[in-house]
Amino acid sequence: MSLNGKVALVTGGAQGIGRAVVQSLLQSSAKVAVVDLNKTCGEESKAQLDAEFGEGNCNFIPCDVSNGDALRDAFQRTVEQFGRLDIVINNAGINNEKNWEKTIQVNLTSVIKGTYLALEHMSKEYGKEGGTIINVSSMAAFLHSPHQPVYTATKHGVIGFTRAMADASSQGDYGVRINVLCPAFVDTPLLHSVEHEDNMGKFVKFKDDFKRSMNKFGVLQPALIAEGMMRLIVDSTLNGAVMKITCSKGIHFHTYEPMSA
Ligand SMILES: NC(=O)C1=CN([C@@H]2O[C@H](COP(=O)(O)OP(=O)(O)OC[C@H]3O[C@@H](n4cnc5c(N)ncnc54)[C@H](O)[C@@H]3O)[C@@H](O)[C@H]2O)C=CC1
Ligand SMILES: CC/C=C\C[C@H](O)[C@H](O)/C=C/C=C/C=C\C=C\C(=O)C/C=C\CCC(=O)O
Repeated sequence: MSLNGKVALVTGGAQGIGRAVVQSLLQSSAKVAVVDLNKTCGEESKAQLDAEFGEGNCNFIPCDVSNGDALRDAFQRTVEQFGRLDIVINNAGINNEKNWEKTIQVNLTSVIKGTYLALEHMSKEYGKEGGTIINVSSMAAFLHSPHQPVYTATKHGVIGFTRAMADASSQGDYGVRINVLCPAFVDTPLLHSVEHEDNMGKFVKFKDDFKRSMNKFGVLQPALIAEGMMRLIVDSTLNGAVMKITCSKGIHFHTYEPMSA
């Protein structure tokens, strides 16, 4: 699939799932802005991607997505450098039950802000050409664990927000498709925070419950999540879709019961 001429912005793109998605976007000839808090990892990653895909295709923008002004600047810098914006992946996320207010800021508030900023740059409402937004949730929104209550709440929130915004986009003729992706366990640095009291606080004592679940359901590789992401990016029929990726069923979609009186 070619995304030649398209420009993407990926939050949390310096490592893990975001890094795999950035790689797939560059393989498809898109230009990519990597927006991430981690300067060391972001700069290392950009150097490797420049070596693989050539300079000028990828930009690293250091930014804490929970800082609204910094996030706005990151969008502005992307458009200034690459001339347009077509694809936004709100992927940055943390797992911190100790500092749970921060978890809400990064995992939910910043996804909402990232979606609104994306619309300012892509929606027909703002005189732009349209585009696509993907918000990253988790299978934790479908199968919760006592180990991460606030993380789970944020991931429920991302699904509800995304589905409502997808309806707003189709009814308001924004020309922007908005979808949500829910991976099960993925082999990234985030997954290793399960053991850390610094992250999990008092809920760390439930880590065996979480690990049992991981052993039961298996652990995915980031490349498969990037494959699902690319499907959401290119399939022009999808809006308000909730994509799940699990070891047992691979890439598939959640279906909702129709409302009955
Ligand atoms: N790894 C897993 O098992 C799963 C992860 N997810 C979700 O996928 C997304 C990506 O997670 P992973 O790649 O696993 O995590 P990761 O920890 O490997 O990578 C996350 C990236 O986001 C960046 N980041 C964190 N806070 C930030 C902030 N405030 N501003 C800017 N960048 C920030 C980090 O520096 C890092 O580069 C998250 O939303 C996570 O909740 C969903 C389901 C499963
Ligand atoms: C400390 C842990 C840190 C990070 C991991 C994240 O919390 C991650 O977001 C959590 C993922 C939780 C996944 C939970 C369930 C996985 C379930 C399955 O794989 C399969 C279950 C059902 C498949 C059928 C269906 O699709 O409905």
